[in-house]
This record gives sequence, C-alpha cells and structure tokens, in this order.
Amino acid sequence: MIFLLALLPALGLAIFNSHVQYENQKAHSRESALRVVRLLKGAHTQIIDDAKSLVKSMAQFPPFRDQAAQRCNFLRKSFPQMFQRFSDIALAAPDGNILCSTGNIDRVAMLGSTPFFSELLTRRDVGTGAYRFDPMLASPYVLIGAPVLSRENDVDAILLATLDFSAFEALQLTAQLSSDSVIFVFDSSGLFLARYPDPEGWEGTNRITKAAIFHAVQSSLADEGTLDLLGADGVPRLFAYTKLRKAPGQTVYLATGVPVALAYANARQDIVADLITYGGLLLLVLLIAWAAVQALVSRKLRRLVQSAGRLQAGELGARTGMQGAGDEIGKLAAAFDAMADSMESRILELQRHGNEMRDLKEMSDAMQVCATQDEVLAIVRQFALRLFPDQPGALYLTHASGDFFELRTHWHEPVVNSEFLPQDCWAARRGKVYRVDAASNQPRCHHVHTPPPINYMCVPLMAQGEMLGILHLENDQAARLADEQPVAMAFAEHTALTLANLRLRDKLHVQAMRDGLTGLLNRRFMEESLLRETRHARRNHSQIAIIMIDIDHFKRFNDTFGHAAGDALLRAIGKMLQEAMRGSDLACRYGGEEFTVILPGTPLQAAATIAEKLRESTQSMEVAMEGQALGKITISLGVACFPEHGDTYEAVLHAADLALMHAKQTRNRVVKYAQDELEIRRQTQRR
Ligand SMILES: Nc1nc2c(ncn2[C@@H]2O[C@H](COP(=O)(O)OP(=O)(O)OP(=O)(O)O)[C@@H](O)[C@H]2O)c(=O)[nH]1
Repeated sequence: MIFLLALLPALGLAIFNSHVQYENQKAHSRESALRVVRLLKGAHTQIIDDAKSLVKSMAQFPPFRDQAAQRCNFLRKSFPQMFQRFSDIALAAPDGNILCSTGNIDRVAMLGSTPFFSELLTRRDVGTGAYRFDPMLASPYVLIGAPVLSRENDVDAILLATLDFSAFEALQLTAQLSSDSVIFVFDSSGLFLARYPDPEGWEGTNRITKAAIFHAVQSSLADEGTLDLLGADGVPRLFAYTKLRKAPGQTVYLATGVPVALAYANARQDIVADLITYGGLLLLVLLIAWAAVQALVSRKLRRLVQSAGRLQAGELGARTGMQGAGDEIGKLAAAFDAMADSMESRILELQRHGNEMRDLKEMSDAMQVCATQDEVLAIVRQFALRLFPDQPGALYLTHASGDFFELRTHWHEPVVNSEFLPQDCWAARRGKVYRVDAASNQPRCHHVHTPPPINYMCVPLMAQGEMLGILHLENDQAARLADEQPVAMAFAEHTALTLANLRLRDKLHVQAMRDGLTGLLNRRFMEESLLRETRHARRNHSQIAIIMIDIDHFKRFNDTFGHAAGDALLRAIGKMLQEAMRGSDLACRYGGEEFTVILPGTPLQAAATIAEKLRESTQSMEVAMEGQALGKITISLGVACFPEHGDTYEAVLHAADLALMHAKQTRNRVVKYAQDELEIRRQTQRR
C-alpha cells in the first residue's frame, strides 16, 4: 500500500506531463491551421495583386490609352482574349457612366457614386473594391479598377475588371487539407461569399450568421486566430481565420475549418499512446509489486498461518520450514518452528509420561491379583517390554537363602550373569540406583559382561527395608537411560511391593499352617510347599530332597512316661529339626510321631548326610520333663529325591515313606530310596 501511495506522485506527474504535451500538440495543430489560412490568404492576395497589376497594365497599355475612340473596340475585341482571368471588363467615364463592357453591366452599375470609384479618381492608381457575390453566375468576385491616364496625366477613364475568386479547390489542394475540411470567405455583413466545398449551396446566402464562428470573429479584435467551435453544419471544428480586406464598409474574412477529431488526431493519438504507455508501466509496476509482495510477504504469511492452523488442529509436526529466510517474517517463522519443536517435544514427553503412568498403573493392577511369584515375574516381563521397548533387561530376585541374586526373568538379550553375589552389584551394595554411562570410567558391576562397555542401570527392589532383588536395564543411549530412571524406579518399587506382599501373605499362610504342638509346619502346608517347590525345580531343573522321620518306639515312651512326656518329646524333636534346618528348608510334622523335612535344591546324597546328622542329633538329645530325664530316644529316616524317584511330590513322598519303612526294620538308621529300591519293594509286597 505504501508502495502504491509512493507511486501516486509519479503517476500524477506523468499524467500532467501527458496533458501538457496534449495541449502543446493542440497548440501545434492550431498553429498549423493558422499557417494554412495564412498560406491561403497569401495565395489569394497574390492572385488579387497579379490581377491588379494586370488591370493597371491594361489601363496603361499604349494603344488603349492613346486612342480614346478605339478603347471600347479594343476592350470588346482584344481584352477578352488577352485577359481571360477576368469575367467582366468595363470602361467607365470619370463621372461613373459605363462606356462599354464585355459582360454583365449590372455588376458595375451605379459605380460612380461608390467610394471605391471616388478613390480611384483621387488616388489615380489601381485599387480593389468590395467583395461581392454574383447570384447569376453563383460566383464571388472582386472589382478591380485602374485609371486610364492621358498623356497629360489626367484621368480619361476608369478601366474596371471583375475577378472571380471561387477557385478554392486549387487552394485546398495547395493547403493539403482533408476532404472533410472547409475553406470559406465571408464578410462582416454576414454574406457567405465563397465556400469549398459547398454541396448545399450556402454561397451568396447569409447562413454564416447562424454559425458561432461568425460572431466570434466579429467580436475578436485580432486580425487572425483559431477557435474550437461548432460549425454551421453541426460539426465541431478547429477554425482558423484571417482578414482578407479591411475597409470601412466591408471586412472580408478567409477561414478554414478542420474537424476537431482530425485536427487534434495527432495530439489525441499521442496522449492515448502516452496513457497506454503509462497505464502499461503502472500495470507492470503493480504486477511486479504484487509479485514481490506475494514472494516476500503474502506467501510467507500464508504459510505461517497455515502452519499455525495445522498445529492448532493437532498436527504436531506442522512447521513453516522457512528458517533460512533472513527477513522479519523468516525470523518469525523460525521462532514459530522453534516454539512448535518445543511444544511437540513437551507434548510427546507428556504423552510418554502419561503412557508410562498408565502402564505402571495397569501393571500395578495386574500385580495386585497375582497369587504367586511366577505370576508376578510374568507381569514384570510383559510390562518391561512395553515400558522399555527394544532395551535388554533382567529381573533378579534374592535367593531364599539370602546369599545371592538369581535371574528370574529377562527380555531381549541382556549381557548379564544368571546369578551373582550381592557384592558383585553396586546397586545391591549401596542400596540405591546405580547407573553407568558407557563413556565414563565408573566402576562396573561384576554381573555385567564387558567389554564392550554398555550403558546400564541397576535398580534395587526394596520393600520394608529388605532388598528383594535387582532390576537391570540396558540402553544404547545414555541420555534415554537417564530419562527412564524415574520410571524404572517406580517399576522396581511396584514389583518389590508386590513381591513383599506375596511373601507376607505366604508368611501369614505359613503361620496358619503350623502345628500347634511342635510349631512345625503342618502336613497340609507341607503338601502345598512341595507342590510349589516341585514346579519350581521342574522349571529350573533342580532337585528336592524329602526326608521322612519316625520316632522309634514312641508308643512305649508314651506308655512309660505318660502322654505329656510324649508331647514334650515331640516338641523337643520339632525344636531340634527347626534348628537344624536352613532358611529354604521346611520341617513339617507329618502326623503323630512322624516328621518330614523338605530340602529344595538338595541332591539325594547330601540329603542322606543331613538325615544322618538329624539321626545323630536325636540320639544325643537329653529329653527331660520337670527335671526328670526321660532317657534316650532314636529316630528312623527315609530319604527320596525329586525328580529321580518320582515326577510328582506325591510319588517322591511315597518313595521317602517306603525308605522310612525300610529303615524301621531295624530302627535308628537312614535309608535312601534308590539305594535299596529292590529290598523296599520286597518289604512292601510282604506287607
Ligand atoms: N503323647 C503323644 N502321643 C501320641 C501323639 N500322637 C500319636 N501318639 C502316640 O504315638 C504312638 C504311635 O505308636 P506306633 O504307631 O505303634 O509306633 P511306635 O510305638 O513308635 O512303634 P515303631 O514306630 O514301630 O517304633 C501311639 O501310641 C499314639 O497314641 C501325640 O500327639 N502325643
């Protein structure tokens, strides 16, 4: 807009210049018209002057001058042939009477009383009279008179000649006027003396008085001039006029009239050409300005607005892509793109965070309904794949012994050992997250295989002050690993809480499953434990040993020392068994005076050794009640092992029971099932 406003003065100047040129062209046209009329006047004057010279020569022609009596003969016979330019030649006496004439005498009738005739006599020189129109000949003429002087220089007579001057066609050709143009002569009385062309016969009439040119010329003081007026024929014309004669009784005007359209054609063509040129230039400038505005402003603004609209509609990737442009809009676009980048990353971050929160919540819900640790581990794996996609990881749980961590589940291919000691992991040692950047020189955990160095993070699974395991995560981008630390910690916390709850529940369950007399686990719990342990051992290809124990001659003991003493003995055996067991072992009261010991992860021979120790411990027990010693007792023990003696816990339990029965044959001894299988079978058959 400012650009266009700046163009206005230039445009105004151009139009003003065109107008000035147009006016100059018009002035030039008027000047040309005036030149033409002057030319015509010159030609006409020349004709008159020639005619006057001729008439003067005729009057002074010696034979004519000297022989007064022969003058009329001479005039009639010789002059018409000699002076054909004159339509009428007459000889008048000094008193004005016409002596003789070659034509229409009426033309010069009453000549003696005219000022013209008097002037000829006075001046004694050739002169011209008024311009007149001969209605008979339909022709304008001018009377020329010259005195015929005698040898004494007296005026003998006056030679008169009438000169027709309607030959404007020749003048028109001389002036090179167009056929639409008119040349005309009129006098101050309004007489239309001559007109070329004259198709309507205006010559001899006074129709000129109805034309504006007549009145304009009359009122003008100038001898010549130009006027733009409506002609008598209704055509607007450029008139140029000049005075042919200025006499007291008659002023004669010669005028030309060129149609305005023709007269100013050049001027109009020039201004039209100028206007077309300026218009074209203006259009070109406007086009260039428009294109420049489009290129510089509109297109960029449109792109910016479009990008904003797309962003508003939720298209996070919408960008202007105009950061390269160095102008103000380019800077605005760069700022917009930077803002969109920031917004997109924040929104994506929020979305990611929201997804993580949703996944964690879902995981927590799923874990709440887990009945077993294995179910928890399955959930851990499922959600680890979702929360840490494409990243290797593993979950270790503290072994029941509390001595080491064992790999319980993993995803993708983490570079870790299947088990490790607490001192091999910095997270386990410090009790808090330990994150390692591959590029750093931080100490590595021993359970992580290196080289090559990797970015990894170990997160302890802490619950109620107890470390239940380690969550291990790897990532090829250290920054991403750092970003995910809060999620990993929440993940570990949920898992740890769930595991702790499960263990607490199991503990309560165990307490509900204890035998009231001995405090050992009861038979029902033992069977549940055996079921769980055999499943685990089956998966891990590990072994479970079962020791069945029976007190020898317990009935006799009861009978000898009383039932209360029998109870005391049962409590003493239970205490001894509990003290002898490791954390992962289970000591149960199977029923009556029978006990069962379950040893997870223990092979047959090791279990037999433990059984032998139990036997020896019992044998060396000092059982007393109320200060009274109750004597020595012994126990018999049968040992069997999963899976070599049965693929179910019932089968192994039965095998251990068979081994016990075999031990009972002689009492106070340990029998391994496999070792004496044939004998046991025999005994069984015998029973
Ligand atoms: N005091 C006491 N006695 C019990 C309890 N439960 C079972 N008994 C007794 O334990 C005895 C078991 O006797 P038996 O099955 O003949 O076994 P035993 O006398 O040890 O003989 P062997 O096993 O062959 O050495 C029975 O007399 C039961 O009454 C208990 O809770 N308290």
